[in-house]
Parts: sequence; structure tokens; C-alpha cells
Amino acid sequence: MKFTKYHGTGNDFILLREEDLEGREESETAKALCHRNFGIGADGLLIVKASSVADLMMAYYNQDGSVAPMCGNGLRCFARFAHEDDLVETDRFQVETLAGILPVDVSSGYDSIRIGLMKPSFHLTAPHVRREVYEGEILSLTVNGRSYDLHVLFIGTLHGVVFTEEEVPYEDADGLCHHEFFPEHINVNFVKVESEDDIRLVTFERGVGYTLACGTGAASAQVIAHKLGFTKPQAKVHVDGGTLEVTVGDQVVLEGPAVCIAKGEMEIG
Ligand SMILES: N[C@H](CCC[C@H](N)C(=O)O)C(=O)O
Repeated sequence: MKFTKYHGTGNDFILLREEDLEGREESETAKALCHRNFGIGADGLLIVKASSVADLMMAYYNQDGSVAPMCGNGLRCFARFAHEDDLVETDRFQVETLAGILPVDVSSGYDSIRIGLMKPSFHLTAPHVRREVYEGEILSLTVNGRSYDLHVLFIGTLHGVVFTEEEVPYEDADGLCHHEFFPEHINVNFVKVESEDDIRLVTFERGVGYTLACGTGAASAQVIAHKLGFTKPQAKVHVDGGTLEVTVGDQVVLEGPAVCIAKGEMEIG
């Protein structure tokens, strides 16, 4: 099976065209390909599909085979692949996702790919949360005897933002991600605001665990930080795998690199 591997600030993905799947079940294929020892290894799988409403469609699976509606770093890698492989004729095009039709722009080169995100929602209902959550509400959740204040939003996928100066223990991050308040789990972002232009972010991703970067997480962190008056509309989000830039405006725009790591053939049953 032909594959391509990319990363966006260290969040790494395997990318397949639908025809390369040769009819294999997508979730099981994602688990097999993304396994760090028995597969190629990646945080997730991106599948390029035809779309009747946009230039292309992107399907996304986490490393554990779970589906997520949207992946910000993944969409930048997807955009580079589509542009490089001449699946599109223009530098600006649209991609259908389960979080809506989103614009991508590679006109500034592959080190600065811009994607537009869906309008964030702060009013959450089932199945994302156990009970209705209203805009402005802060959830105080206790894990392993320690209390965390979460700002929650849906920005194409479900995110929680925790402002903290401390290193958060792994078991607490995992406990928040799988807290019973979130029936389908949640991506958890630990944020330190360094200035009105700079945020430091570590993300524990649903379906993966700690990742070197999370694109929708970076957008979530900046959207909440700006909404609370901590940052300007545009801020750099510093993650373990590099730096992203998020601009909050009529549309939330995520900018960052997409790097091709490898192209190859994989033996898979
Ligand atoms: N793990 C996330 C999807 C991938 C998000 C992240 N890789 C990004 O770049 O946005 C979820 O299950 O909602």
C-alpha cells in the first residue's frame, strides 16, 4: 500500500488516497498504520476522498482508530499533499470535513499554510457533554484529588482549555480527557499565557495522548485567551514541535508548516 507521511509542528500523520485503501476498513487500517511499533507510526490517518461540495474531502482517524470531525495540523498536511500531487489547480481551495467545508491557502508556501476553522461554539450539548454547558461557564473538574478549571468549546472538534503555570501530571491529563462529564472524551490543552502575543501550549489529545502539537488545540487556546482579554487577536502558539500562529477574526485562521517526511510502500494484511 502506497503512503505518505507528513508532520505539522511534530503532529504526525499518514496520508492515503482512498483508492490506496483497496477497500480496507478505515478505522482498523488507521490503528494498524499508526501503531508506533507494528506500523509506520503516527498520531493519525488522513484519507483523501472526492467531494461533491468542495474540491476534496478529508477523513481523519486518531491513532486509536477513533474518528474526529477535524484536525488542524492534519488539514495543513492534507493541503500540501493535494497541492503537490496536483489534485487541485489553485493555491486556495476548499476541503469538505465532518466539521464543514473549510478554506485552505498554500499561496505563501508550505512553511506557512493557512486554514480557516469553523466558528467556535461555547454552548455545548449532548453527546459532547453530560449536561448542557453555556457560554462563559467554567467547568471545575476534580481528577486524582486535584481540581482543574476547564473552558470548553467546539471548534470542529471538542476541546478543553486549562490555564496553568504548573506541569500537569500525565494521569490527571488522561483523567480529564476521559472524564465522565465528556461521554465522547475531550482534547485537553494546558496553556500558559506568556504575553499578549505569545502562548505556551501542551495538549493531551483524545485518541492519541500527549502530542508535540495540536492545531485545533492551538486555535482553542488562542480563542479562549483572546476572549478573556489575555492576548491580541493574533498570537503565536508555542508547542513542543514548533510554533503556530492563530488569528481570531471573522474566521479563526491557523497558520503553520507542513513537512513531508516520507513516501513509500507498506506491507499490510
Ligand atoms: N485528537 C483530536 C483530533 C486531532 C486534533 C489535532 N491533531 C489537530 O491538529 O487539530 C480529536 O479526537 O478530536
